[in-house]
Amino acid sequence: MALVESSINLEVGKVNPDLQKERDGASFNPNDMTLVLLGGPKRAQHRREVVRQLFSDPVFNQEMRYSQSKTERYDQAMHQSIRLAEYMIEKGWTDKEMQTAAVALHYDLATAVHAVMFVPTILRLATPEQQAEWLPQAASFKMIGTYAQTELGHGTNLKALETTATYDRSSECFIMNTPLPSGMKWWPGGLGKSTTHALVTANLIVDGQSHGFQVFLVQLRDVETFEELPGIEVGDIGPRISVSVTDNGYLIMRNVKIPRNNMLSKYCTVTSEGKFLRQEGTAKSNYGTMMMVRASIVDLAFQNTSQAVTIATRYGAVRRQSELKPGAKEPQIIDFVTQQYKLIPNIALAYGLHFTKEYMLSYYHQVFEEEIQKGVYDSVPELHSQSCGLKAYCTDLSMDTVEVCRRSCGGHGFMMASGLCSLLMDGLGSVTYEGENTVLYLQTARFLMKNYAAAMQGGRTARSLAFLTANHPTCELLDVFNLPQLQAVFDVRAKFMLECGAVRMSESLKNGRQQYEAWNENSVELVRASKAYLDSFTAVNFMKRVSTLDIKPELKDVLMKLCRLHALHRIVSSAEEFLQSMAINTKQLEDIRSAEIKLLASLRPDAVALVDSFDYHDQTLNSALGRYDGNVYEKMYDLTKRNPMNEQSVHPAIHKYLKPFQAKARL
Ligand SMILES: CCCCCCCCCCCCCCCC(=O)SCCNC(=O)CCNC(=O)[C@H](O)C(C)(C)COP(=O)(O)OP(=O)(O)OC[C@H]1O[C@@H](n2cnc3c(N)ncnc32)[C@H](O)[C@@H]1OP(=O)(O)O
Ligand SMILES: Cc1cc2nc3c(=O)[nH]c(=O)nc-3n(C[C@H](O)[C@H](O)[C@H](O)COP(=O)(O)OP(=O)(O)OC[C@H]3O[C@@H](n4cnc5c(N)ncnc54)[C@H](O)[C@@H]3O)c2cc1C
Repeated sequence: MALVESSINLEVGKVNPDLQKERDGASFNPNDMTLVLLGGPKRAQHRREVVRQLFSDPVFNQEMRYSQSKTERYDQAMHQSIRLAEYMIEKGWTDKEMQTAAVALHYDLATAVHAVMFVPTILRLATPEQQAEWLPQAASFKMIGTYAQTELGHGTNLKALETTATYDRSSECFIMNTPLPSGMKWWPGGLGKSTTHALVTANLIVDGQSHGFQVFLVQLRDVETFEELPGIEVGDIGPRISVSVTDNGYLIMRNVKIPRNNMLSKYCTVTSEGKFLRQEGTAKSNYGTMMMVRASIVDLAFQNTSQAVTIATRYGAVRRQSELKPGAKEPQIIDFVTQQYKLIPNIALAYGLHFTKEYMLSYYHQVFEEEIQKGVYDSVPELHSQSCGLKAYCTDLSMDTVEVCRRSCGGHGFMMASGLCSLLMDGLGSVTYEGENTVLYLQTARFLMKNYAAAMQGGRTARSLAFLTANHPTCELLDVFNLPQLQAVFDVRAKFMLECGAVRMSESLKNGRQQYEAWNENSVELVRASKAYLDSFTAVNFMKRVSTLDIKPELKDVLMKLCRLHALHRIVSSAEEFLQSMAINTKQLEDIRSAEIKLLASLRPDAVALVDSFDYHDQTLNSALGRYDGNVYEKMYDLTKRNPMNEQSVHPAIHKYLKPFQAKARL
């Protein structure tokens, strides 16, 4: 087997000496760490080859992205989608390569929702016959689809969706209708301009009786001309916070007839006589796609976080500013401890999110690919609770991190060329789409409260909630670096927060409140309980995963430091809850704060190597500040020279407005 190269970035010229010094001084080889993160040399090499092939093609060149208008961006996003489809034919790329490419391109493709929702929903909710008919068309882009669930009036409350699919026995068709204005579909990615079809969620009505929301395949546009079909109205919903999330659209259907076979029928079907049948699964089987995408968004949160810390840490090593030692040369800004405090706990978080997404994706696969295939649905409630909670928790933390990193770059962090602004603006969608985060924390809380009640009655709890019945003595944190003791501290605080939520709920109920009133009254506390549980789950998962890794000692050593720092930093971030729960006392909090600062100093020499280990291609980062070679100022000047605003030495607006005014003013 060919030796694995040490970095994804091959064509590196002269490296900035400060960055080189950082690399030379690291305690471990970043390539070794990359192999741990990516699951071994074979996978690392494969990813590198795919990403390099991608960026050697000018179609995928990202350099002028920040100067593009919305229309130009869309043009490139469509071009990229089609080029990837060509790669499937020309280079034999499979879903695996496509997934790697999509991540490297930040999913900035006109057909992103086709890949991440349309096709997976068909795979999960369609019968084998429907799949055989539709998937080949989807693979060849004869059918380009989106997932049209959210309406102008409702996104969260799926029971209130207004679109109807009424079964017409005489024609054996469903008649699709949009009650206006609030029932129009609003937001689906790609719906605006790129798609020929949509998977539309609608209330199924048979003989005047509603059977709840079902999913229907609806053709929107003529596949040859791309013109709207009769009864269909579609368009782009208008400017949004980010230009990169492509053509989100709206859809109105007026008496659109679709064949009976177009209802996705793995779990539910309507016979030709108009009888509604539930085949298998749970009442929430149609919600399966949401669980899958939420699990994948945990991965997206890791990508955003690790890219942000890569950019800000490299820049922190290259940038020299101010005075540290009186009279000495300006220091690298990463030598300021306050700067380290912005960066290093977030590097630790990025590693923590890596292990969280590994857990989430593997648990999702275990439940969907193994248990459900055997007709076992027992884990679905826990998977739903965790995919909701971790999606919310990880995207929230990830967005906080991106903003901290952006600010840590001073003025240059405000430039698109930093790469951090687009990470922030594109990433912001992730706290809303696929379930608004507060709503998702409350779904987790619902599950936690049920389990808490079961635990109190001596019943069984879900496997991730074993701490509810564990007996942790309080104030046992004798050594702030001891992982089992830290784990106990997290568990005690999480259990306490769940208890607070449960006690408040039961007090409200005792005071005569209805269940729904008690829930609303205590929902702030319930969200806190969810966050405490998720904090605990991710920190403990990080500690457990690192402790069991069989890797080189120098890698293990640095990962142990990271998971300790992560735990300590999370405690400091929610100190009042840890104190209130008596998981720690004030003296221990003091010790934790000091230990945190000690760990910063100990991890400082490895900061650059730790972010190099994420192995991002320069074009993925697309950042003048976070370049692998560290030649920041040269790149900023180069980009500025090519900035469209500098194409003409005198802008026409000067001649159009200023000169006529000056001429008049002279009179
Ligand atoms: C591949 C790589 C991708 C990477 C990433 C790339 C990104 C780059 C591209 C950008 C792509 C953007 C793509 C965005 C695409 C959209 O945003 S699509 C639209 C997504 N929409 C949503 O998420 C809507 C949010 N709302 C909901 O999910 C539901 O309404 C809620 C909030 C869960 C509540 O539902 P409900 O039916 O009112 O349920 P509720 O009465 O609260 O609960 C009923 C029971 O069902 C259970 N339940 C609810 N939901 C579920 C479920 N899903 N499963 C199982 N059980 C459930 C509850 O736990 C509860 O159980 P019990 O406690 O009774 O036992
Ligand atoms: C970039 C982007 C891409 C998207 N892509 C798609 C797509 O491809 N397909 C698609 O179908 N949809 C898509 N969506 C829509 C998205 O799924 C919804 O916007 C999302 O589910 C939130 O629903 P909402 O907009 O109705 O928010 P709302 O529910 O109106 O939220 C507004 C506020 O009300 C609060 N709230 C609502 N209900 C509750 C409750 N029960 N308890 C407490 N607080 C509550 C929320 O916390 C929030 O603060 C996309 C959205 C974005 C931003």
